[in-house]
Amino acid sequence: MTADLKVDGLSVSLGGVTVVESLSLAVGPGQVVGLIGPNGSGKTTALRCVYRALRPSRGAIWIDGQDLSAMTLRDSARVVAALTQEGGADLDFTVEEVVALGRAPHVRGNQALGPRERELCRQAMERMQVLHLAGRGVLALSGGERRRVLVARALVQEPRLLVLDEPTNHLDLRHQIRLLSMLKGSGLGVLVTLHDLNLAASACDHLVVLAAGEVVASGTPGEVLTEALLRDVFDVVASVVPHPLTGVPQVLYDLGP
Ligand SMILES: Nc1ncnc2c1ncn2[C@@H]1O[C@H](COP(=O)(O)OP(=O)(O)OP(=O)(O)O)[C@@H](O)[C@H]1O
Repeated sequence: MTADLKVDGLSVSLGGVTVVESLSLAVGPGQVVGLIGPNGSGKTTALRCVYRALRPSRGAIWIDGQDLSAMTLRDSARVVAALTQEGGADLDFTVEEVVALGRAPHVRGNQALGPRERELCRQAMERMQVLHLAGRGVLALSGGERRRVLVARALVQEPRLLVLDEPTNHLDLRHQIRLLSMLKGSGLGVLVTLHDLNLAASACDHLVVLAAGEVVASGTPGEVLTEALLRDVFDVVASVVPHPLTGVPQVLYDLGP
């Protein structure tokens, strides 16, 4: 099967320290792959290489068989859209202006958006339930509203691969579920980091677990999310039980005495 994304032996050194070591993973067409692991395990660093904010020290990243490093930034932005942790909505723009920025890799210079482009933006805002905010300034939005605007911007980019770093941050429970369900049904390849392991188990077809920059487990949520892994990698004592409706593993925590 041709993978939408193939990461092969990726290593990254920052400030003389190796923070990602020989990471390999693949995201097939329409597949949702979750990158999980404790704080500082290298998840964001790995994602930054895929959306080209960072150059790896070693290894290669292939998109549909094309070497990412050999593509122009404009060409890769037509294929890969990212939702980063940094935000990226700190301009005094309206919601619809920020969403329209997602079309930048597809339009020339200052060319105005045509009817199809404007309709794409409208649909993405509707999908992310921010259409009613279209004329509002992004700086005056709540954290969750702004996050949804940025997902809409990523969608109008019409990528084949979505890379999302903690997309559920700031979202209320309903919007967390809506977003992950949308990603699952989007038909796009998705590489996503999530701290909520129950959401990760429900949303992802495959999980890759990082610890201190190295892959320590990789497989379906059922294969990966075990009580032993929670203890050894996350240093947490928890029970793992099958979800009563779906059978996917769910983690139950106890705060202890
Ligand atoms: N610019 C940098 N220079 C030096 N070290 C860095 C730099 N950026 C990140 N690091 C370190 O690299 C390691 C991995 O960071 P990264 O942000 O990738 O982890 P993460 O798994 O995404 O963590 P979190 O769950 O906390 O978001 C951390 O130890 C971090 O302190």
